Amino acid sequence: MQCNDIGCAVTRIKDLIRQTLWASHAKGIVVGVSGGIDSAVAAAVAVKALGPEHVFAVHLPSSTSSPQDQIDAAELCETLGIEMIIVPLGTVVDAAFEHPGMTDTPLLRGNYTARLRMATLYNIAASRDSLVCGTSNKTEYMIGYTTKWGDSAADVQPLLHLWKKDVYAVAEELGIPVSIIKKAPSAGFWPGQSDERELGITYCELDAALISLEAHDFVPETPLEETVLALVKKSSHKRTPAANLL
Ligand SMILES: Nc1ncnc2c1ncn2[C@@H]1O[C@H](COP(=O)(O)OP(=O)(O)OC[C@H]2O[C@@H]([n+]3cccc(C(=O)O)c3)[C@H](O)[C@@H]2O)[C@@H](O)[C@H]1O
Ligand SMILES: Nc1ncnc2c1ncn2[C@@H]1O[C@H](COP(=O)(O)OP(=O)(O)OP(=O)(O)O)[C@@H](O)[C@H]1O
Ligand SMILES: [Mg+2]
Repeated sequence: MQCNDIGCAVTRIKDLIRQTLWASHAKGIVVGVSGGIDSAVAAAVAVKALGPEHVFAVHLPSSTSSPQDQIDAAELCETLGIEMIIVPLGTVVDAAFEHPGMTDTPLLRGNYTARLRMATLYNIAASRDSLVCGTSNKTEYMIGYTTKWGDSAADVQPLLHLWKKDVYAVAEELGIPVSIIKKAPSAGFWPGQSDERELGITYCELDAALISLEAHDFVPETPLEETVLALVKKSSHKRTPAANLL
């Protein structure tokens, strides 16, 4: 964060959201609310910036989603005073993967679902003259722990400059329900999936390694930093436009 305190960080984010909406003449913002911490904080800062009537939440469960996530998403939206609709994607995803041309693994199905969520949010946002709010943080962005053109795609990215630990700090500041703060981060690609288990590194370790790498011109000083640097390099295509001759 480039602010010394959380209040200043929230003010900068509110300004970004307001300016983006003002410049685009959009009426509001649409957020995919999963029941996890990143989307909870994105929705909460959007409410701070625009007021609840300009923030619309969409919960998009698939067949691998946890029912608790839907309960938590609904509780969050009630607390924030924003409308939430539920668009179930399980049937559409299951039908697509019945085709012999599709390869079905938990990862490929998860990435497909993430891109379908993005397509669904863009449909809803367009019909409401609204923008799609991204929820990515700097930690997952730097290591490419997102689905390319899926959850990574949005019109405004209010949390992209925040390390995961800063997302938690903003969550505490904004009174996000404890059930969401305490929940293990997960993409929900398969039952019981956990980001930290899949990566084999905790967010605390990732934040520390990335902060140290940034401070030392991306020259690794520990074996963990070498591992994290490899993730940063391997995912650079997710942070740049598609290869082109323009
Ligand atoms: N060098 C390169 N230059 C240009 N393009 C390149 C490329 N290497 C791969 N690609 C393209 O990228 C594709 C692979 O990227 P992608 O489809 O994203 O797939 P991939 O990176 O393999 O998987 C996404 C990862 O993000 C995690 N994730 C996703 C969504 C949400 C969350 C969460 O935390 O909630 C986590 C998920 O668990 C998984 O570990 C390839 O199929 C190819 O099309
Ligand atoms: N079931 C879902 N309904 C609506 N949106 C979803 C759903 N699953 C994922 N998304 C969208 O994809 C984004 C990326 O998922 P990710 O798991 O990284 O974030 P999160 O669930 O908000 O936080 P975390 O899992 O780290 O606690 C979410 O923030 C949300 O915008
Ligand atoms: Mg999640």
